[in-house]
Amino acid sequence: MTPGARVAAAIEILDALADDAPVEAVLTRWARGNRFAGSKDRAAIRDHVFDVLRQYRSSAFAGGGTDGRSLMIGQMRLKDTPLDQTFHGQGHAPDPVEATVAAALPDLQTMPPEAALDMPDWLVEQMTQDLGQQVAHDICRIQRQRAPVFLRVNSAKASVPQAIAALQQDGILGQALEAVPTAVQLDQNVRGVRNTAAFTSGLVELQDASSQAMVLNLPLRAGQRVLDFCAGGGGKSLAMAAIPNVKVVASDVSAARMTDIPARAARAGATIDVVVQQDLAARAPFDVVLVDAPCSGSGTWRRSPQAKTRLTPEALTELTELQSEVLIQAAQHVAAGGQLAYATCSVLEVENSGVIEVFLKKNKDFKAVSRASWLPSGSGDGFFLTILQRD
Ligand SMILES: C[S@@+](CC[C@H](N)C(=O)[O-])C[C@H]1O[C@@H](n2cnc3c(N)ncnc32)[C@H](O)[C@@H]1O
Repeated sequence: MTPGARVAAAIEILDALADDAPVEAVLTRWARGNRFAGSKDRAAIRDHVFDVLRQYRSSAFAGGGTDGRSLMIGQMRLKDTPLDQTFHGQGHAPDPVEATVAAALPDLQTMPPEAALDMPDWLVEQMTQDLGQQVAHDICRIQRQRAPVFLRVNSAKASVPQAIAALQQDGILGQALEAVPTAVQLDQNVRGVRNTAAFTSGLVELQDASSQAMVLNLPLRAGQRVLDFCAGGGGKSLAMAAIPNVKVVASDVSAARMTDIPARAARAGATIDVVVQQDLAARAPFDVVLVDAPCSGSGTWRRSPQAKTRLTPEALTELTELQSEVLIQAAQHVAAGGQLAYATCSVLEVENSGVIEVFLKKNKDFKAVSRASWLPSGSGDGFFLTILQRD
C-alpha cells in the first residue's frame, strides 16, 4: 500500500470508531476485510489510528472536525507533514484537501491549552488536584506520545547482557535500563520480538518497566508463599516466579483470563500454581498477597488511548468501590505477620491512597509500611504500590 492508501485506511477505521467501538476489534475487522494489506501496512495504519487517539483533541482542532478525514488532516498538520504528500487522490490515497477547506484550518498557534493536553478537562482537574499542575500537565503530555517498549529478562534463565546478545542475533536491538535491573528497552523492530529465539525460549517477556520495578519492590524472600490475587494473564506472577525459591499461586475472579499462564510459565521454566478463587481458602494463608487491582489504567493511556476519553467520573467511583472490595477479599488470605501489597497502574489518588485510607479505617490489624509510585515517563508507565503489614 502507498503512504496515502494507508492514510485512507486510517480514515476509514477512525470513522468506524465514531460509535465508540473498541479500536482493537475495528482494526482486526478491517484487516480481515482487506487481506491485501501486509503486516507493514497494518502496522503503519495502526500507528496512524493510535497517534490520533492519543492526540484526539489536538487532531480535531488542527483538522477542523472529528470525522476520520478531519482527524487525519489534523494529525498530519501536528506532525508537520505537508498535506499533499498523502492527500492527493492517487493510488487509493484520500482526495486532495480543497483550497477552501485548507484556508479555513485554524492556525496551530491558536490551539486552546486544554486541547493541547489531549485529556478530558475533568481528568486534568483531578490530576492537578492530586499532583499539582506541573506534574499533571507533564503526565498529559507524555500520554500524547507512543509508549516505549520494554522486555523483562527472566533472571532464572539469563542475565541482561545475555538476553540483549540473544535478541541481537534476531535483529532486535535493546539496551539495559539503569533504573530497573531486569528491564531491556527496545530500540527498533519491536514488532518482531515474539518471533525471536530469546522470546520463544523464555529468556524474555514483554512487560513494562514500571510493572517490573513494582515487583522488585515487593517484600519477597526465599521460602515465602505469595498469592497473586488478580493474576489476569500472569505478567506479575511470572516476574515473581523468577525470584529464587518464591512459591507463586495465581488466582483471578476470571478463570478464563488465566488460560495462558501454564504455557507462559512453561516457556519461562517457572512453576506457577493456578488456583480458581473458590479453592483459595484451602490454600491460605500466604506470606504475601499481591492485589494488582483492576483500575482506570491512567498510567498506561499511551498504550490504550481510548480509555482516557471513555472514563467518566461515575465509572471512576465504581472502580474505587470495586478496588476496596477486592482488597478486602484479598486481605482474608494474608497470614498473621504477613503482607498485603496493593498496586494499580493508575496515577489517580482516589484509586491509590484513597482506597488504602478506606481500607485502613476498617481493618485495624493492618498498617501501611511503605508506598512507592512511578509516573509515566520514558522509563515506563505510571504505577502505584503500597505495602500493608498485618499484625
Ligand atoms: C490489572 S489486571 C491484572 C493484570 C495482571 N496482574 C498482569 O500482570 O498481567 C486486574 C485483574 O483483576 C481481576 N479482578 C477483577 N475483579 C476481581 C476480584 N473481585 N477478584 C479477583 N480478581 C479480580 C481482573 O479479572 C483482571 O484480570
